[in-house]
Amino acid sequence: MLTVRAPATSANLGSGFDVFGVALSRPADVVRVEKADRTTIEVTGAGSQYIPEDPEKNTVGAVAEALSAPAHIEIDKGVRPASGLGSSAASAAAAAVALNELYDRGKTRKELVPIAAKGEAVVSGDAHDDNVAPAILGGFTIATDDGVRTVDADVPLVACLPDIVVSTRDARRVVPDGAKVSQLVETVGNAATLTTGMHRDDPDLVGAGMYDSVVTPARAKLIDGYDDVREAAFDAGATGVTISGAGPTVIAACHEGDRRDVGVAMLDAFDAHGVDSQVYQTRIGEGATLFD
Ligand SMILES: Nc1ncnc2c1ncn2[C@@H]1O[C@H](COP(=O)(O)OP(=O)(O)OP(=O)(O)O)[C@@H](O)[C@H]1O
Ligand SMILES: N[C@@H](CCO)C(=O)O
Repeated sequence: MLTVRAPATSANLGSGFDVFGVALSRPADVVRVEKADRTTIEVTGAGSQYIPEDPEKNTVGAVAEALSAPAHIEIDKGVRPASGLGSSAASAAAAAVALNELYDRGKTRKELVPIAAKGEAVVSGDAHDDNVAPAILGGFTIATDDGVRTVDADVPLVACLPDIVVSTRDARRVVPDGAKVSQLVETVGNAATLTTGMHRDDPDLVGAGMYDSVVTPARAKLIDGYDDVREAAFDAGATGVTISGAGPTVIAACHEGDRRDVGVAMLDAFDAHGVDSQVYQTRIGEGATLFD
């Protein structure tokens, strides 16, 4: 039996809608695989009661199919589904790395990205790379139609997951059809600032580049208390705050010494809206890790 740990991920980071992603040092899914005649799936852990074990409906089933690698797959969920923390992608990424090894398919990590993305298509209708790329490769990733570029960045982050469910499918329905040229100019500037910050491990530049006026405001309406949580995080020292993935997690960049205060401020602000939440004091981390 082979075991792979794949991390939670945060896509978009505000200005990089459907392009930017980061691997988080925590939380993570753990996937174990064993050769079998047909694929069977067993799910335990965070939110497992909401995750189908039918291979046609679980992201790992699509990955096993794409690699022609039938297996018994055990998924221990550390990343709650519909969180905005790349829950479905963590399982798909772990399965891709594990099954590639189990069946000796010889694919490189980069070649496994579009294979894991087939799992994402099962749940959201589209094969996005922006969560599976960092889940497999680690660091900060830029996923475009031309492929994936990676930056081995290290920036402290705080992710606050409220007890609200927002599915990616629903959050994509509220994305505006278009944007003004002035918003395009602003977004290019912010995305460039953020990318420079990643190269320099600079939380101030990363935070400044996280602002987005196109997709984030539309999605914020789906997250009770978002505006207050954002403001509270800034007051506590965050350098940038935005929605993680499709939400409802709110993610903040900050300096190392401010992580605790930022986390507490976000928890309290959700609490003031009657919403329970949990905080991960995390940072940009590694991609999927294989254990024997
Ligand atoms: N292995 C899996 N792990 C988690 N969710 C899964 C898995 N397989 C299928 N699903 C389904 O995928 C949906 C959750 O995926 P969704 O993309 O909405 O959330 P997410 O992965 O946490 O968010 P995001 O992509 O915004 O970061 C749920 O309906 C869940 O049942
Ligand atoms: N880029 C995707 C991430 C969620 O899979 C979105 O924001 O809809």
